[in-house]
Amino acid sequence: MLTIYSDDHRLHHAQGEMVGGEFQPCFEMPARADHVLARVKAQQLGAIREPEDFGLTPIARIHSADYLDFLQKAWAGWAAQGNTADFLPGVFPARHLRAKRPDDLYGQYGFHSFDCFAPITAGTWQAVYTSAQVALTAQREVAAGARSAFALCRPPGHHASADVMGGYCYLNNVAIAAQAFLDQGAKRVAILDVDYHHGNGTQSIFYERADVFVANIHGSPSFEYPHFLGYADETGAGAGEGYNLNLPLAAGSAWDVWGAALDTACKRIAAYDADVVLVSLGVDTYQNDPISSFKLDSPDYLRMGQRIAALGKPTLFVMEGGYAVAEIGINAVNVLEGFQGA
Ligand SMILES: NCCCCCC(=O)NO
Ligand SMILES: [Zn+2]
Repeated sequence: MLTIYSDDHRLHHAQGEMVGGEFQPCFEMPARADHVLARVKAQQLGAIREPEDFGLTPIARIHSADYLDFLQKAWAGWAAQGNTADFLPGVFPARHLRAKRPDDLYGQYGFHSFDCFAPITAGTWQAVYTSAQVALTAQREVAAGARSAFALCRPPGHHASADVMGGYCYLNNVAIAAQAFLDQGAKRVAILDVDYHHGNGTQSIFYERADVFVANIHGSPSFEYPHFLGYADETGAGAGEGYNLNLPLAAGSAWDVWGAALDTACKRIAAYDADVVLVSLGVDTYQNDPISSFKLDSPDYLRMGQRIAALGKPTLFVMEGGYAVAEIGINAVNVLEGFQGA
C-alpha cells in the first residue's frame, strides 16, 4: 500500500492546550506522525511518496472563501499586532448571540471556531495546506486504480466543517478527498469514521447530500467530545436523509461492542454500493489512549482492516486522531496490514 507523507506537518506544533485547567503540552504533536511513518517503514507496507500540489481549488470545493482567507492571513495579522505566542480564540457565536462575521481578526477567529483546540502558529497554514495535498495525492492513486492508499495526514481534519475549525482540525482532509473523487466522476462515496471522536465536521459537510454516505462509530456526545453532534437520530436532512449513520457507544466499549458497530456500519455501506470507501483512520479508540475511553487492543486493528477489506471497494485511508504515541504506529498500520492481507 502506498503512503503519502510530508515533513511539512512539523511546521505545526502549538505551545500547549488547556488540560485539567492547566496549560499542558499538546496531545496532537509531531511525534505522532513520526511514529506512524516509522512503523510504515518497519513493516515495509509499501512505497512512501511526497504529495503533489493541487492548489487551493480542490480545498475550496469544501471550505468557504472567508474561512480560507482567514486561515491564510491569521498568523500574519496576529504577529503584526506584536504577538509571538500561539493565536487562540476565546469568544464564539454561541446560542443567543448573532453569528455575524466580525471585521476584526479575533472576532473572526471565534466566528470560524467551535472550541479552543485549533491553535494557529506561524507554520499552521502551510502544515494544514500540505496535509490536504497529502490526502489529494493519495486520492489520485486510488482514483487511478490502486486498491488502496494511505494519506498520512497531520494535522487531522474530521472536526473541521466548511467554515469552522476545532479539535486539532482546520481543513477536512477526508472531505476534500471525497469531493475530489466525485469531481473526477465517482457517483457515490462512503466515508467510514473510526476515530474515537465523532467527525462532526465531516457529518455537517455532507449532511444534506445523498452522494456521500457518512458513518461514524464514536464515544457518545452525551459524555464525550465534541459534545454537541453525533447522536443516533442524526440521519441526514433533505436529499441527504438516510445517508448519515451515527453509532454512538458507551465509555469503556471494547471490541465486542465496537466490532459489532463496525459490522453494522459496513452493512449499511455495502447496501449504499459506493464506488469508493474513505476511512477516517483515528486510532484513539486504543485502550491506553490518554484522552479517550474505549478499550480496543492492538490486534483489534488487524480485525478492523480485515472487515473494511471485506467491503471489496477501493479504499483511501486518511489519518485522523490517536494520542498513545508509542503505539499509534502499531495500531494505525495494523489496520492497513489487516486490510492488505485480507
Ligand atoms: N480536548 C479536545 C479533544 C479534541 C479531540 C481531538 C480528536 O482526536 N478528534 O478525533
Ligand atoms: Zn479523535
